[in-house]
Amino acid sequence: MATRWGLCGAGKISNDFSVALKTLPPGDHQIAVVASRSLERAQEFAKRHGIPKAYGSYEELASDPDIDIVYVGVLHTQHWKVGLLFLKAGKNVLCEKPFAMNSRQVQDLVAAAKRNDVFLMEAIWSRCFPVHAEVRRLLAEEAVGEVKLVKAYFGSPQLHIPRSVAKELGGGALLDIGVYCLQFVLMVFRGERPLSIQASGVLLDSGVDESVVVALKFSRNRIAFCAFSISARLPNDAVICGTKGSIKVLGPMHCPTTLVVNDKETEYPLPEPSLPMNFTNSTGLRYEAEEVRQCLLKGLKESPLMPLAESVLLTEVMDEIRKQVGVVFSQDSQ
Ligand SMILES: NC(=O)C1=CN([C@@H]2O[C@H](COP(=O)(O)OP(=O)(O)OC[C@H]3O[C@@H](n4cnc5c(N)ncnc54)[C@H](OP(=O)(O)O)[C@@H]3O)[C@@H](O)[C@H]2O)C=CC1
Ligand SMILES: O=C1OC[C@@H](O)[C@@H](O)[C@@H]1O
Repeated sequence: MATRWGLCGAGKISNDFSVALKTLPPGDHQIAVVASRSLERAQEFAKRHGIPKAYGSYEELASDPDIDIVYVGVLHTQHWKVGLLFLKAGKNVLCEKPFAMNSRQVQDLVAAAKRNDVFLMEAIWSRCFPVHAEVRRLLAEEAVGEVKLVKAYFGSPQLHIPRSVAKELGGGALLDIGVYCLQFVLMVFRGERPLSIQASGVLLDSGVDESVVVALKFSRNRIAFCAFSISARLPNDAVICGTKGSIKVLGPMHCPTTLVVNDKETEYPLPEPSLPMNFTNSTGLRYEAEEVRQCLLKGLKESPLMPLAESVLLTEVMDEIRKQVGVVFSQDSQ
């Protein structure tokens, strides 16, 4: 029986998610419906992607009894509101990153999922990639000795994109792309809360972060360094440095296809898309979709690859970074 998806939002990432699902067996995944604030946009999206149903409201999607899970592909600023709508309606939810605007909103989502006994996952798609699975395997067997330092960079010039620079649209480097660097560090250090966080950043006139650097300390003298920017182009790679060698995830580290272990390079190619896509390596969204399917088939309420407790920690780390660099959203006082 195929997992039946409902898409919330008919925008860019929903397009890519739909195309990525077409690279999976149709007997495993079907997109049953797309919902948009605009019925016309939903209908155009449905026609383009061969989706049988289109709704002009999220509420109709929340009431649809024939879907197994909702994919939330709207702006960060909407994740909390629409996430609660679907969770309270008893729907399983895969919500795009960042989960929400701050840790209080994330905790509300997690509480609603538990209260309604439904599956919830933050769509940190990176963790479902074969490269990240191999990194976790190598770390488990201490392939590079004791890990002492982790570095993760992500620079993506996107000052031309409204949602990247406007505070009311949840703009800034941290929530959009810094989240990938920080999740990687937490993955390497197995979800351990950092002992200290030191951040420094520069802000746009809109009050959101343009570029940020962060140093994090962990137990046993382990440290991590992250740099992310929505103006500068960075190598976008991540390096794990141990006492016996190194593991390098080549850029784009958030959707990687190349891993270098002690100078030995291995490729993990992605399938080609059947329609144009908006973002890099987006057919890799298939991996998180399959992870969700497997979780649902097992009756799990969260994914072991991105546990809800780790999504809360990730957002708490981002809250602290925002506090240090001086970015405040309206959602922080609601
Ligand atoms: N995993 C990944 O690789 C990626 C993840 N993302 C994440 O996906 C989310 C959406 O990003 P993206 O697809 O680029 O965004 P879009 O600009 O394409 O907008 C997505 C949807 O959000 C809703 N929306 C857009 N603008 C507004 C607004 N001003 N007020 C209210 N709703 C609005 C619309 O939904 P509707 O159709 O209902 O009107 C729109 O279709 C973000 O949270 C981003 O972090 C984005 C890119 C890549
Ligand atoms: O998650 C994402 O991938 C990298 C960038 O395109 C960013 O804007 C997007 O949200």
